[in-house]
Amino acid sequence: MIRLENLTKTYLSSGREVHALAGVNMTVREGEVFGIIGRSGAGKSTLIRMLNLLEHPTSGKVWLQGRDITPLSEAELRQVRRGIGMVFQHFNLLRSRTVLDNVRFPLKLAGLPKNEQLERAREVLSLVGLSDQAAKHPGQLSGGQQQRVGIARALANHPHLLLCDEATSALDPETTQSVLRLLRDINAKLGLTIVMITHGMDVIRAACDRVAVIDAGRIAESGDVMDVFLHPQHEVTQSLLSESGMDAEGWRALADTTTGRLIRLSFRGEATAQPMLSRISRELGLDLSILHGTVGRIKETPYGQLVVAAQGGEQALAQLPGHFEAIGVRFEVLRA
Ligand SMILES: Nc1ncnc2c1ncn2[C@@H]1O[C@H](COP(=O)(O)OP(=O)(O)OP(=O)(O)O)[C@@H](O)[C@H]1O
Repeated sequence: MIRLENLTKTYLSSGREVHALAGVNMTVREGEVFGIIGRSGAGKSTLIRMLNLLEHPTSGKVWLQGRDITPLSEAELRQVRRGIGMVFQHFNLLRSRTVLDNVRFPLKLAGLPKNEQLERAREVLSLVGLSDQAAKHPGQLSGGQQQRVGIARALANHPHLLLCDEATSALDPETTQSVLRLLRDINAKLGLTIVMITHGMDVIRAACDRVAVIDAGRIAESGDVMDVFLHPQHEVTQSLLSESGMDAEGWRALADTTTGRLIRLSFRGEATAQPMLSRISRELGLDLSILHGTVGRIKETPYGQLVVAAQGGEQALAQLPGHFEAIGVRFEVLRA
C-alpha cells in the first residue's frame, strides 16, 4: 500500500540544517491501522505530510499502491490526494457552514453534482452517527462530535487511505476512546487503510494493528503492536510505555530484594484467563510469586505480562519453560 524508501527531509532553520527525517524505511499494508508514535520533534508531522506529498522529501521515494509518487506533477498529485482523506487534531471545520455543508465541501471541490454531494454527505454522516446533527453549525457540537464531522468529511470522497494527524489529542480520554472505536469500525467496515500519528501509547493500543516508533527522524523499531508492547527493544519505546503505565521494566526495582529464578511470562488471547500460575506451581511443587504485572487489551485481544520469582528444586525449575510453552505462554529467564 505505502512504502517509504530511504526518505530524508532536511530543513534549513536560521542557517542551521535540521534533519527532520534521516532515512526512513517503512511499509504500511493494505487494510491495516498503522500507528506512528514519537516524542515531540521526532518527525511525526513531517512524516505524515510525506505520505500525500504535501511536503516533498529531500531525498528518497514514496510508493503508493505500487507507484512511485515522488516525481509526479502538482496536477497529478492533486488526483492522488483525492484518494486520501485527512483528519486533523483541531478538526479544521468551516465554522460558518453547517455540518452537512462541511462534509460536502470536498465533493463540491471535486465537481460532483449537487444532488450527489448531498446524498453522499448524508451517507457518511450516518456512518459516523451524526445524521441528526446535519443542520447544526460546528460550534453547537461537542469536540467529539466535531471530530466525527471531520472524519465524515475525510471519507466523503471514498478514499482508500485515511491519514489521522493527532486526531484525538484535543479530546478527553472517554471521547478519545469513542473516536478510536469509530475509526476501527470504519477500518473494518470499509477496509480502508488508516495511518495515524500520535504521542499516546494508549491510542496505539486501542486502535492500531502495527506501529512504528520514530525517534530523531529515524524509525527506532516497528512491528505488530502486541510484539512491540510486550517486547520493546528500543529505549524510547520502553520509556513511552513506562510513562503510559505499561511498563515492562518496572520489575527491576524489586529484583534485588528477591531470591530465586526470575522469569517473564507473556501471553495473549485465551491464555490470559487461565489460572496458570497456581496450577503449574501445584503441579511442579514450586513457589511462584509475582513481582510485576500488566494485563490489558490491545485492540480486541487481551494480553498480559508477568514477572515472577520461582523457587524450588532444580528439576522442577527445568520443567517450567515446557509447562508454560505448552499453554502458549512465552517464557523468558531474566535472572537464572
Ligand atoms: N518548516 C520547518 N522548518 C524548519 N524546521 C522544521 C520545520 N518543520 C519541522 N521542523 C523541525 O523538524 C523536526 C521534526 O518536526 P516534526 O514537526 O515533524 O515533529 P513532530 O514529531 O511532529 O513533533 P510534534 O509532536 O511536536 O508536532 C523538529 O526539530 C522541527 O523543529
